[in-house]
Amino acid sequence: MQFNLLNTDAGSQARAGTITTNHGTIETPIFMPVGTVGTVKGVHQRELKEDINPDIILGNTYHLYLRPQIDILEKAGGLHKFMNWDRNILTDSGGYQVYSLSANRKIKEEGVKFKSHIDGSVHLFTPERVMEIQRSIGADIIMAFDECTPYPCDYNYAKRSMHMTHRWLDRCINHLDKTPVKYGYDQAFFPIVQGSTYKDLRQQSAEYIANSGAVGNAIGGLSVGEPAEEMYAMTEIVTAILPKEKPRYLMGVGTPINILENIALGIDMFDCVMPTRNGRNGTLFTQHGSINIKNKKWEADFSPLDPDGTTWVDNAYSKAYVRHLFSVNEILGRQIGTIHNLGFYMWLVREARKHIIAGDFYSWKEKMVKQMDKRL
Ligand SMILES: Nc1cc(N)c2c(=O)[nH][nH]c(=O)c2c1
Repeated sequence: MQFNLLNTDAGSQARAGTITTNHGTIETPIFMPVGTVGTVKGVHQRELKEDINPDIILGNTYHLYLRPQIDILEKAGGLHKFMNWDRNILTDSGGYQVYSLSANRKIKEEGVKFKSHIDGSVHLFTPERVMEIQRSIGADIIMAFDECTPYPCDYNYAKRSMHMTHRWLDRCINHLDKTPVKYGYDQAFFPIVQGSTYKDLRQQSAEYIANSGAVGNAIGGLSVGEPAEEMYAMTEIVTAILPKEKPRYLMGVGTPINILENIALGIDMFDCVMPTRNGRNGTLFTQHGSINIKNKKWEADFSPLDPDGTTWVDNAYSKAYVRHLFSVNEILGRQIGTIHNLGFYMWLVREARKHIIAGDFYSWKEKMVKQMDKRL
């Protein structure tokens, strides 16, 4: 994996760059649509490419491990072939889903024992096992096995959790060295900064991660219920320490405003279920604020869904028609909402990139944050 920074002027935390892997080039800042179990829910790969055109999508190791299971993915030749996606894929390490989905999980030094949320079967994720699983999935960028420290938590829990994540990171690195790639192309490995919302722990974790010498670095343990100002404060602490010449991935973030504020703090990569999940429930994001398309006010509004939108659906369908689809619970409504929201998120990060390169990102960001912070 190769990362090249385009703008390097000392005065700007915001960065524009390119990441190159065997599955193509990723222009940063980038938003990664979440493709949970090998699909961006409700969107064909053709629409994904033609309408939304992401350089990279995300897959969840926890979900893919449970279904379709690793032996199927190996027989298919990896997730790219299985889902017919020839661009980049990033997989998270499963730690987050075990924390957020599995009711019965036991976190020990060895790893995390959990019950499948599907059939209650018992499984054990260790750093070593998760590296093997991600090798079999075959994503271009894979993540360390960590504990996403719950929020809120007391200082001592956050400290113990952070140190365990660091010990697990060392085990991941040692095991990766002994576990060759399975499909003939390189897989970049990113460690994950933890430390909850404690400044000194975030500094310690950022130093530890920075010293691991990985090709890229991630920031975890945020977007877990903390106030936005806390998220921004922790991001600022960590980006001041992480190496500038390597991409920074802020996991699970966020709203359109969160994304612009964190780009301003030096983040290059984002993922979040917000555009897809909200697209399926009728909350649509636009440059001028968010729309609850299920609201009766749109019942006879025959204007385009989003005249400023960049996807086919934005000017192909009216607000009234899309509201109708949601009111009769038609699948097409959820598909349109998903395509629209993902198209908006991609537009937002691409516009940010243009303004970073043009040198006027901060003034543009301030205008957009005010403009988007409305309910239409
Ligand atoms: N908000 C978050 C979303 C995520 N997918 C993750 C993760 O996968 N690992 N670790 C994390 O801390 C984390 C935080």
